[in-house]
Amino acid sequence: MSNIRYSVVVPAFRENGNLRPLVTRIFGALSQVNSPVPAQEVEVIVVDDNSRDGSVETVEQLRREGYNVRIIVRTTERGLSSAVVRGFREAQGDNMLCMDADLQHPPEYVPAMLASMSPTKQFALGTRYAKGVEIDEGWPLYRRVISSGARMLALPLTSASDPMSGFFGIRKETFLKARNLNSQGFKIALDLLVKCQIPNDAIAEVPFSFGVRTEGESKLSGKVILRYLEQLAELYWYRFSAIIVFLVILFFILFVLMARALLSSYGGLDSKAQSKY
Ligand SMILES: Nc1nc2c(ncn2[C@@H]2O[C@H](COP(=O)(O)OP(=O)(O)O[C@H]3O[C@H](CO)[C@@H](O)[C@H](O)[C@@H]3O)[C@@H](O)[C@H]2O)c(=O)[nH]1
Ligand SMILES: [Mg+2]
Repeated sequence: MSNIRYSVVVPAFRENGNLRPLVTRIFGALSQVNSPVPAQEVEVIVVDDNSRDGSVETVEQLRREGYNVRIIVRTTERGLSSAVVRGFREAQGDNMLCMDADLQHPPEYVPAMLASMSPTKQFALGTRYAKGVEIDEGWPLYRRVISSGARMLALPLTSASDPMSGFFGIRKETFLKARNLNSQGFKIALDLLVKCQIPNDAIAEVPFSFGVRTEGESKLSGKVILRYLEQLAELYWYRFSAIIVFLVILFFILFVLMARALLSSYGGLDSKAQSKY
């Protein structure tokens, strides 16, 4: 029987330069004496979209060195969210974590993130909006603006403080209940929070300081932002369709009643006018 209880899923596209520091730092943090999670119970799964940049060789070398890491190379699919879903499906652990490869989600927070999940805390959320943590000063202004805008638009959907951080964990039992996930774009955490109907008290928020990418490039593009807006529209409909339908019907009934009242008052005037002559 497998002793793996925790799975760390890393979506990666052209991240070869980051994989060695990422994996060694994750297992380094888990091997500290005060780590709440034993390193032997953790696997790391890199989900790569056929980067052909040496990522496969790097992971195989790390594996030979004794790190419990493997790589899934997808050749027919692309995209961050769908890569995460694939990793979660392949995960052996009951507690699953998603983190970026580029070290913006610092590996030193992995033990706390993994340990924060439990039967009562089905969701772990790394948050950059808490006391004592911050977004690195090197993060460009335009990215801060996009991030704040995206966060504000999601406010009616969840009260979680940072559903956009991309650093999150979910228990397998809850993930398996998710239906109709939107695997396009970057915001799979938001989709899971809404569609798995995670109540606020089932979310363990773990403050973390967001780092700066030093190797490779961000894959955020205009297309990704557009996908986010589409996803928001779908989630608003998912969450509020009953209210929207109710309001439309109410408006329609009021409209019909008002129209009838107006017509009958005009009809009343007409008949009075006719009786005069
Ligand atoms: N497999 C795969 N991985 C991808 C793809 N696109 C991006 N990734 C991987 O997903 C991670 C995040 O991608 P970045 O390109 O570094 O995104 P970002 O702009 O830094 O955005 C991140 O931070 C945001 C917080 O501000 C998050 O909102 C966002 O989800 C993401 O985590 C990286 O490990 C990257 O290699 C893809 O098409 N396929
Ligand atoms: Mg990044």
